[in-house]
Amino acid sequence: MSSSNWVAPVAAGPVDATVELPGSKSMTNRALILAALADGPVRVVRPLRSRDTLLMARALRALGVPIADDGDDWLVEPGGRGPLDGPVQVDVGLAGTVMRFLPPVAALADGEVTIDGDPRARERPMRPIIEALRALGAEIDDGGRGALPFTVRGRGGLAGGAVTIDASGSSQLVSGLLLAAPRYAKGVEVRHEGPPVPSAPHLEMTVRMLRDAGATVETGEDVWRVAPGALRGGEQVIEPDLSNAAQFLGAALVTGGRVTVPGWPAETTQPGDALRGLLAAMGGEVSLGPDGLTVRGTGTLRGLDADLRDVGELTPVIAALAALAAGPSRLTGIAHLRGHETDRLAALAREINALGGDARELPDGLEIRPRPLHGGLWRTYDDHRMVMAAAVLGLAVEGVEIQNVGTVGKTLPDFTERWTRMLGV
Ligand SMILES: O=C(O)C1=C[C@@H](OP(=O)(O)O)[C@@H](O)[C@H](O)C1
Ligand SMILES: C=C(OP(=O)(O)O)C(=O)O
Repeated sequence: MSSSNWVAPVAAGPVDATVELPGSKSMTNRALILAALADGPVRVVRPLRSRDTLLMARALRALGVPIADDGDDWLVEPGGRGPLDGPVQVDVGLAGTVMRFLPPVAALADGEVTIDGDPRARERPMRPIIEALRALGAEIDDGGRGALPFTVRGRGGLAGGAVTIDASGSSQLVSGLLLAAPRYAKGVEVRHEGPPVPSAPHLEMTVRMLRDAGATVETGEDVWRVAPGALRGGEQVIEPDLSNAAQFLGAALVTGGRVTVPGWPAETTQPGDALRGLLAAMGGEVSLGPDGLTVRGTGTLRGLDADLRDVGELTPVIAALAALAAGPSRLTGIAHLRGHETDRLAALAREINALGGDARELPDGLEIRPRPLHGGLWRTYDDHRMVMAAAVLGLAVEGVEIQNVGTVGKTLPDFTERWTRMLGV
């Protein structure tokens, strides 16, 4: 996909489509970490191949973990190897999952691992995980910045133990420590202290995938314990990315049409599953059956008053729907979105308003009142979900020109093709 601008197509009528989605970014990058630390080979079934997951695969390969393509799958064969290799340079791009999940693994390498990413990656919250790793026995040279870039001086293993962190900036700070912990001599106990940790389903995903790989994990209120022990090889089946279903299902609401996403799991830890309730609250008819999840627009698109703390990554598309709704919306609990790919609260308010909308930043969210919108340039700030939000607006508003549409490749490289196919254009 090019890095040029793209005018989002207006829907000619109600959409009527079945949209297959590639694998979950969050599950793919967890599966890769767990596979890299496992005792035996792992087949990652139908992983996502996008910028974020290819960066993770490249980083692990640099550390000496063989990851081979096998049809749609990845075969990871770390089985029985010694410590991971250093020295290496790792590029995390703008991937939160790579910048938070990789350093705890780097501490297990035999040699230096220097980690850096895109300019914006240097601004995303990292201090709590740097300090936690130090408390667990790692040596990290970050020049006192508490941010990328930094070097982890791996010594082939880590003591581990108990640590307290403030993970209110990102759940990934906890997930990263837990995922590598079975390989630490004492495992870890991570305790959170501070304002609430966001993205609870993603923490559940971490715990579930660790347990499925054979780890012993105990959880309590704001405390997680992972015992030291082996991670087993086997199969990691990746579910479709339900967060990336948001814009497609949202199109059913905007156009009064029907969209089905096949392969929707009956039970999942993915936060995208919350779309069922959120889109129903906004006026959609939602049904989960053997064909997948189907959303039908009813001609009514209602505003939404919701706390999105647990499902923050759904915000950009929900905000776009809110800008097209019949009544006002209030989205709260999402102050941590200021530390995402861009400050999403500022970016969404600015860009919705640039199209004639009425969006206002709250300390922890957004207030959006519907107003007639007009076309214009929509800036994306290297944020894949800003592309997806703009495409939703473009269904109903002529001339929404999405800047640098290729940035959507962070999680959905063929987004524009899927979008135009859905629309039949
Ligand atoms: O662990 C994960 O896979 C993720 C956790 C969440 O991060 P935050 O808790 O930083 O919002 C989410 O927004 C991100 O897209 C993926
Ligand atoms: C916040 C997101 O990504 P990351 O994994 O980079 O934090 C996201 O995908 O919405």
